[in-house]
Parts: sequence; structure tokens; C-alpha cells
Amino acid sequence: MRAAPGPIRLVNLTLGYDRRPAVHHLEGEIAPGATLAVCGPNGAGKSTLLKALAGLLPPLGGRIERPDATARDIAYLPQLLEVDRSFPINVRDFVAMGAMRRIGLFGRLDAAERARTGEALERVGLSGMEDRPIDTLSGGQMQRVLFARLIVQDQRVILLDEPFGAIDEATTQDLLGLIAHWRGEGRTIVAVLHELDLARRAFPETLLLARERIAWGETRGALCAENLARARAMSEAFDRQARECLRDEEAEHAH
Ligand SMILES: Nc1ncnc2c1ncn2[C@@H]1O[C@H](COP(=O)(O)OP(=O)(O)OP(=O)(O)O)[C@@H](O)[C@H]1O
Repeated sequence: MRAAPGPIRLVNLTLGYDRRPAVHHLEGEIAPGATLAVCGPNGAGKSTLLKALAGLLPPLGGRIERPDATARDIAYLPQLLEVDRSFPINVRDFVAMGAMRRIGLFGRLDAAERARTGEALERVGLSGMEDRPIDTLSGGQMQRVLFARLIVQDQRVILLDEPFGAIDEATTQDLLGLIAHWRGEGRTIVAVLHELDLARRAFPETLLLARERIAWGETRGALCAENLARARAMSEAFDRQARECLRDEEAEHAH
């Protein structure tokens, strides 16, 4: 693992698609070693923020400052649904792709890298499944495979989009154990979570997002009833406004 990066700073950050903002004027700082949950209603902009942190979505306004790390120093776990599992590859080769940054796109895995892949699979409880094509795995098994690839990637900053979305309790517990281990190693972890109880249990810090920052701080305080009600109201107001904008546009087209 490389030296600890400095904080990641969000400066007046506005994100969106086709010039339509989805997240507005976000300010904040993710300290090195933080374990941050990002929570909020559906459509609040959580995945959008994670994509921007991963360097996959350029800001519409403001900036993300990460002086000591480029997007390539960040490991990103997309939502399970976004992973193309039709690609014909077995578990071993898929997990070994985590080493690409060290060995290059067409580099050969040396004995150390092969051992690293084997250890990662053991850590997530999938030893013995190395030869299984990934399209034959259950959702929970695939999520374990994705975590094994993150272990092999060995980055200081790890971004997780709904890592516990569609998986059973045993897998959730195992993956929470892995996150606690990473936390102990001083890695920075940012996870989009739908389950507020999981945030309260395992994430000391939370950003509550509803298109803009509702709260950012110690998890219990950030997720208090008052903030959650404000987040819901903000998000409903935004959706109403968006629908009205859309109607205006439709009316303009009609003329
Ligand atoms: N590729 C895209 N193109 C256009 N609009 C998008 C795209 N992805 C997301 N959006 C819009 O951006 C807004 C924020 O979406 P985002 O997926 O970031 O929210 P979220 O908080 O992660 O939601 P959920 O909890 O439902 O996954 C939504 O209005 C969504 O429709």
C-alpha cells in the first residue's frame, strides 16, 4: 500500500448529467483514514458523488482537490447491477484484474501476484471457486469476488456503491469485517449506504445528501430524525421542481 494521501476536498462541487445538476454546491473534506457513509433518499445524488470521486464524472462546477492521489490511486466498487457479468472470465482472472495497475494491461502475473489473488479469495471465503465463470455466481458470491478484487488493488482510498444492496446477512457480516480491517489499516473508505442502521453500526462519519449537503459529521447526529425529515422534504421539493421544468420544456417544444 502506498503512502497515505492527504484529505480529499470538495469545493463548491456541482455534479450532473447533460448540464442538468444532480448535486449542488457541495463543500466538505474527507480526511485520510475516514470511514464515511453517504446516505440520502433515492435520487439524492449519492452514486453521482461517488462516480465523481472515482474520477468518472467531471464536475459541472467547483472541483475535487486530492493533491496526493490521482483517480488511479482510488479503488471503486460500482453497484452490483452495473457490473457486466456476461463477460466470459473465471473468478481467478477477474480478481487478478485488480493487479492491472501494477503489472499493466497485458502484463503476466508473477508468483507474488498469483499468491495475492489466492489470499484475497481466501479472505472473502471463496477458496475453491477459482475456476467458476463469474456468470454462474450468486449475487452475494459476486459481491465477495468484487471485494477480493479490491483487496488485490490495495488502494488507500476505497469507494463502495451500495456494497450491501442485494446480499444475505452472512455476506454482509463478512464484508463489514473486511471494511473494519481496512479501517484499522488507515485506508479511507467512502460507502453509499441505503441501510441507515448499517451506517450507525459501522461508519463513524456520515454525509447525508439530498441533492445538497443536509448534514456531514458524526453518524448518529447526522442521521437524527430532524435531518432525515429535511432530506426527504428537500428531495421531494427537487423532484417536484424537476417535473415542472420538464413540463415547461415540453410546452416549449409543443409550440
Ligand atoms: N447517467 C445518467 N444520466 C442522466 N441522469 C442521471 C444519470 N445517472 C443519474 N442521473 C440522475 O441524477 C440524479 C441522481 O442520481 P444518483 O443515481 O446519483 O442518485 P442516488 O442517490 O445514488 O439514488 P439511488 O439511491 O436511487 O441509487 C437522479 O435524478 C438521476 O436520475
